[in-house]
Amino acid sequence: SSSESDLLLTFKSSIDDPTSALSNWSPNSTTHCDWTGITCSNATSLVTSVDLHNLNLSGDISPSICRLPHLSHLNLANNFFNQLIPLQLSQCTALVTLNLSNNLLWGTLPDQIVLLSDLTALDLSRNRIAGQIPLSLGSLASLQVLNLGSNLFSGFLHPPLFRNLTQLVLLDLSQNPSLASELPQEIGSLSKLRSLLLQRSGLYGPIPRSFLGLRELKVLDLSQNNLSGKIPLGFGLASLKLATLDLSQNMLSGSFPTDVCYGKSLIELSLHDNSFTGPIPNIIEKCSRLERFQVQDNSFAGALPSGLWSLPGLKLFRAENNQFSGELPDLVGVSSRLEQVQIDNNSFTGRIPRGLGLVHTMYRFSASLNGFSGNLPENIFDSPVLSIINLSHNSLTGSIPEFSTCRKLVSLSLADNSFTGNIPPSLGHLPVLTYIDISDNSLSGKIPSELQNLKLALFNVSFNQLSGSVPPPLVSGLPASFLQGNPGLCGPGLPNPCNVPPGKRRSNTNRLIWALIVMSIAVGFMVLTAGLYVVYRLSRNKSNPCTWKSVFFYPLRITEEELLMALVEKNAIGEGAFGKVHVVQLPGGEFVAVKRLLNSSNLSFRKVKSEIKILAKARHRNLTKLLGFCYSKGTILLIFEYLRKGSLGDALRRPGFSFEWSLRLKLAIGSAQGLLYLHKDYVSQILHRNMKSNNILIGDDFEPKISDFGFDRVIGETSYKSSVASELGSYCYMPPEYGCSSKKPTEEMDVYSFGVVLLELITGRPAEQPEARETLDVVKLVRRKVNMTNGAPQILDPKISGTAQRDMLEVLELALRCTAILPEKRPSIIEVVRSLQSLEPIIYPPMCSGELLPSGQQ
Ligand SMILES: Nc1ncnc2c1ncn2[C@@H]1O[C@H](COP(=O)(O)OP(=O)(O)OP(=O)(O)O)[C@@H](O)[C@H]1O
Repeated sequence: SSSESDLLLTFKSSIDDPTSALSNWSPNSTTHCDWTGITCSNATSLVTSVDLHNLNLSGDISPSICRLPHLSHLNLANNFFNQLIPLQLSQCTALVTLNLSNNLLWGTLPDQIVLLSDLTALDLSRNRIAGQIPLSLGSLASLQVLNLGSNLFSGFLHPPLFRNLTQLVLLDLSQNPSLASELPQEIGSLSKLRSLLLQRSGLYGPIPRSFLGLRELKVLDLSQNNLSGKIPLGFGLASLKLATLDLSQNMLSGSFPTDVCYGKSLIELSLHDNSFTGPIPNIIEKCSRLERFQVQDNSFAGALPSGLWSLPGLKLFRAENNQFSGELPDLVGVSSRLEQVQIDNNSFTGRIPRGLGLVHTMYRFSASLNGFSGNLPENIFDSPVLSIINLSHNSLTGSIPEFSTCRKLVSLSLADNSFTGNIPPSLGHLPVLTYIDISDNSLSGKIPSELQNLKLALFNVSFNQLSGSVPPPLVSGLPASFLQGNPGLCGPGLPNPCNVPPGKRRSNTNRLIWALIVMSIAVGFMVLTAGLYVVYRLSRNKSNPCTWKSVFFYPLRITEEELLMALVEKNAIGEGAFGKVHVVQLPGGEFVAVKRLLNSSNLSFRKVKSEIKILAKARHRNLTKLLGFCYSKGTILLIFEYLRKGSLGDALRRPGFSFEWSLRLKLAIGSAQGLLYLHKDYVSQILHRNMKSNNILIGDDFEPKISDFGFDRVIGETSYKSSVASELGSYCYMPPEYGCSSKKPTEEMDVYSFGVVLLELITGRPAEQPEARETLDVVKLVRRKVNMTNGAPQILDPKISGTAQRDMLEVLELALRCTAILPEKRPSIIEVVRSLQSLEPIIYPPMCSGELLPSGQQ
């Protein structure tokens, strides 16, 4: 026993203990079994456990601890040990649990870990451990808990790793984004698993069918990976105990997993940010314990089952950015615990549900960009915790009800509807109300003076029929554009100053005369300044913000004025047939790309808005997100997400373009998938009509995003055609039939243009080819060469190694079919996607090398 205390003191001597947490570890004390964190066996008085978690310790973990012969539990979690994984701990052969989580450990996981053969729990999570996960770990057959989450592990998950780990109850490899692996089938044989956490861990490929063997599973998190394919049929039937299923932020497709509710255990279902399609089946009503339902950002469609709304435990309901339709049921008499409902950007119709205000837990209701109509229910704002309500961009009518109980309301957005009547004065009594957007309605009467009590960050009442004087605090702090479009409004700084009361007028005659003199001088001065200003504005080709209307599909928190101010030369990043592109920084710090379209056909705001809504609703990982737009007669500003890597066209034109083949293939597959979505998967088919490498932007991880699709809808056919005609380079992408005036735009035309992009990727050269003295586009150049004996290989980009040649020739073959002169000879976009996908490399695990074998076998 005395030697055990010596061993502990040696262990302590290499540790920094700034808070003296180990002060009672002292040579003078009678028994070390009372020391902080030490547990001894009652029978033998020998140390069985050292638990020093969360004590701010740093320094070295000394191997002396392993000389405690009965040490079975070592917990040093939540400290600041900053060293290589201590190899010597493998000498602690009696260890049953080892927890070194949440330190600053680094290096690779040594194979010697295999010596800890009695381990049932190993937690190394939240460190900086890198390299492959060693196969030797798979020999620890008693492991029940294996947590390697939040590290820097990389490489492939080798199937043998999991073969012997049949006792595992928890497996956590999450948050290791540098892993790059398919999901090993073998995980499906770990039949005792209750928690499988593999989120954000570089996984790709399908969810194996073997997962049907995970019958004890309660938590499955595969979110934030690149998983594709469908959820295996019968998965819900097999995992009846499943309480959390998170498959969000992948590339999964297929229909809603109808069987997830069979076990009735599901509490959280997250399928958002995938490509699921079809309806949500009525069977969802059987998920009686469901609390969180998130299916946003997919392509689900159809009506939502009405029983979903009355699930007794449901708190979070997110279904925005889908294609749902139909009406919502009334919530009168429904005992609901709903807290947050977001169903924006769908095609719901009918009335806003009666009884919504009776759901007293509701703090956010957001249903913008739908087709809701009719009056608002009188009690809509009655939830005492209501904080955010967004019903903008619908077709709602009637007056805005009074606000009585919702004293927590922070944001109210009712913009772009057909509300009439007055602005309710009760709005001014809501103490934390900060954002009010009731623009684009038909509201009349005065702006209630009560509103000046509020500390507003946004107050937009533009384009209504309001009249009377604007309370001064509302004029002074906010952009004038938020009041525009209300000819009856008056006040300081507005086009109409308010009338001075008659009594005052008489008593102020003298002052008036003086004022007139001063004013004449001032007016003269102003006219001069205004003249100069107009000349200045015209010279800078800027537009008066007062003539602008805007619709933002995302909260950009920027005014048209600020946006217009930012459209200066130094922010310009490119110019195309339709106008210039500028990069603009939002007040929140993010960047957006703003494209100015010259709308020479002067389409009305309503028409433009409905067309742009269709473009904005097209959501796919391979489409550039349209965030909003501003409109004035003659010009439209489209606001897109900003992709800092620029376009494929930019890359192709850079000298020494040298993307490797796998990257080019990835760009081709992604762009084809984007096009496929526009042609076939999106409810209202969109023809791109301007497919070219300049309109393929490069996102993170080189995921391509198609841009500039469907502009013909926004600016009208005539403007569109004349813009395209002005861009010489675009001709290389146009199919031969484009010139025929009788030909309507077709899918085949887009396929031709895409074929040209494929040729650019294969040859590594931009479509427009200056060769000899004539200008030859890439299609003609390739055709000439291909017709020569042995000509095809000559046109492949020589910068790409010979091993990819076979695949490149296959893509060449496909590109030639896409660019066939006769449209009917071209493949469909589905066929194009399939052919390209068939060339995607399958990543085989590297051969097991010596370093991966347990140390004894090297
Ligand atoms: N969303 C964006 N993010 C980052 N850069 C962009 C974005 N949109 C455009 N750009 C940049 O601006 C350049 C010009 O784009 P633009 O679309 O105006 O021209 P284009 O594609 O050559 O012609 P067209 O007007 O016929 O589509 C692009 O090549 C790209 O570098």
